[in-house]
Amino acid sequence: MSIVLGPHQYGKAENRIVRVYRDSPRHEIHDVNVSTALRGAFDPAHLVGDQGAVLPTDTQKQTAYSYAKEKGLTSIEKYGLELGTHFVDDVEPVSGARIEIEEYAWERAVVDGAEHDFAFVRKGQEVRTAAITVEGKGDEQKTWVVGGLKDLVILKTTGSEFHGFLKDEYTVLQPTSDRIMATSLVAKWRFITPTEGGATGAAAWEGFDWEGTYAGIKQTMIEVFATLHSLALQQTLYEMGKAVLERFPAIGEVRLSAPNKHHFLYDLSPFGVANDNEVFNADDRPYGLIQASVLRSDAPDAGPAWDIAGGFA
Ligand SMILES: O=c1[nH]c(=O)c2[nH]c(=O)[nH]c2[nH]1
Repeated sequence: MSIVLGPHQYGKAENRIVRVYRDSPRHEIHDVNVSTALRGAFDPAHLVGDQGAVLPTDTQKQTAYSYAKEKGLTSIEKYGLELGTHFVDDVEPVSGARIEIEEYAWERAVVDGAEHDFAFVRKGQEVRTAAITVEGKGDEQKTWVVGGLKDLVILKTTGSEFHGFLKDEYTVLQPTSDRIMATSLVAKWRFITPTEGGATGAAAWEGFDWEGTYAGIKQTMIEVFATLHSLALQQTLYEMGKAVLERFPAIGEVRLSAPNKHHFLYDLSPFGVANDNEVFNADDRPYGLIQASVLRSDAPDAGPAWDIAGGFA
């Protein structure tokens, strides 16, 4: 038996970068949280404390901020591709990079009925996410892009049933043909990396409509949630993922994670008051947790696309 160093990576986590575009009086803002992780020939740093190959995490931070100006920071997927490919292409000991990004949306303040040029209100809605993985240099380079969102809280007051389930001696749940369905959705979608033209890295995605795709996928999932008469949250998730794949050829797989935010009918009978699906107790825990992946049968191999933070906590 001997003790060996296993997989390792290092980087600067949670760089809070706010990029303001002020080229016109109507400013734009992008508010992000960027984590970098580099993989490569860093064994000596761990084994003997030799930093010769180690690009400091501080340098990674400086690069992340500088790229917000040099390359621009509009679509987080594009920015992540540029940052990730830079580390792998331009820093000799780096053979792979993982860039994880969250974006917090702001909307314009409304003053006298008009959108303000430079005052914003933080949107209480979902957080947009991206995870970019880069492996290998030059012609051998491969990139994987996962877009997504989290904390999208959605609820419908009817159009949801749950019955016909398996029962055993511990089953007390009553079937229902009309219930509230609510969740705080986490969705991630894996893009199919374009291969035409032989371009690799960020160049392979040149001109891709990241913004339109994000808005379209979010809208598609909301529409399915609203319009599908649901027999279970499992069915709703599958149909959401299926609709995204049908409408967006650039997506190969969708992964959905949905806490079932239970709304229990409150018992008003002690007061002699009927409760016809009008008063509920919004329970916060425990919650059912329904998770599903929906993919094209011919989707390219996922490689390390889903390996959030390389499997480290
Ligand atoms: O949509 C649901 N799926 C379940 O698997 C489940 N289990 C449960 O108790 N309630 C629900 N609802």
